[in-house]
Amino acid sequence: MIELLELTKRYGEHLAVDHVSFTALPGRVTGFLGPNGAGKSTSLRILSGLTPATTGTATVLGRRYADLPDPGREIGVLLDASAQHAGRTGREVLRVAQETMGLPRARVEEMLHLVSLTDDEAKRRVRDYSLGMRQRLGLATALLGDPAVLVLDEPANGLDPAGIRWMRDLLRGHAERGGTVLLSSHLLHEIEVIADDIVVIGQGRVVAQGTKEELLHDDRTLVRAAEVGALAAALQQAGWTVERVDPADPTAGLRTDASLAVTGQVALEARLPLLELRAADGAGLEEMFLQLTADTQREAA
Ligand SMILES: Nc1ncnc2c1ncn2[C@@H]1O[C@H](COP(=O)(O)OP(=O)(O)OP(=O)(O)O)[C@@H](O)[C@H]1O
Repeated sequence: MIELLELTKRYGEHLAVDHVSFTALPGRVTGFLGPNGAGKSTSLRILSGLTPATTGTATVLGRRYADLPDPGREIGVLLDASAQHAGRTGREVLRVAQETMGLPRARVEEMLHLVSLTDDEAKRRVRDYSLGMRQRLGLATALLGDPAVLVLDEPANGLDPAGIRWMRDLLRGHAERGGTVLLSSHLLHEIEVIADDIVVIGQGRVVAQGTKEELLHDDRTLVRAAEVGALAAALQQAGWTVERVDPADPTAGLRTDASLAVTGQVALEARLPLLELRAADGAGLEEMFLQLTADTQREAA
């Protein structure tokens, strides 16, 4: 289990992490979602003992990282895949970690096999690795001590689609065996497909958290039609609220509080053919996330 309690990090005047509290539970994948600069990496760095918190606490299995008796066997961390020793071969990187942790040598080959780094690749120096290969090696290092808790910062970075699927399956398997997985991403879709629980952070603050079902649930209906203006007018005339999914893009359709059946009926009566009709699940989270991203971009500008 991972617990962040009122975690705060200040860099000079800038509050990078602002009273962040959440729990990542065993048996579940927790997605830590936020736009660039939201404070994800800083929180994970504090959790992994790399940066001190200004106030608040971050604990793994009830202890701060520095107080864990055998951190390598309790928590596997992959924060920056490019931070590995560039002059060593992949196998050497794992050997050094294996010896430091007092693990059997065979574990190195097991991990190379698990992350699908071939013998030829394992002999190459890390400086000659692609980003995807570095991610695989970083994950092998994180898993070496068979820790119950995994903390990964943007693990899908640099992986091809097959690699992303593989990573997803691996993390899901870890959680299904009772492990705790916390991973960050600035991509909503990535988190949506893998996480059981989601924590959304923006400008250092938690803005939403809950199970995926809770956060994605939306009672509204999403409808697309070629004549979107006419459909909006028909729905409004029938007394329903209507809003454009994207005011700049008429093909994105409408969201309405009318049910699926009622929306279909209104369209039929107005003789308007539909292109799509479905529950608006996920729309609320997407809107919130786009808003957060827009706020961040405005600030940067
Ligand atoms: N060492 C530092 N000194 C000063 N400011 C920092 C430092 N590290 C991070 N920050 C600032 O803290 C904020 C949060 O950064 P952080 O790297 O945690 O964001 P993030 O959510 O991981 O973003 P990304 O998705 O881009 O990786 C940013 O405004 C960043 O500039």
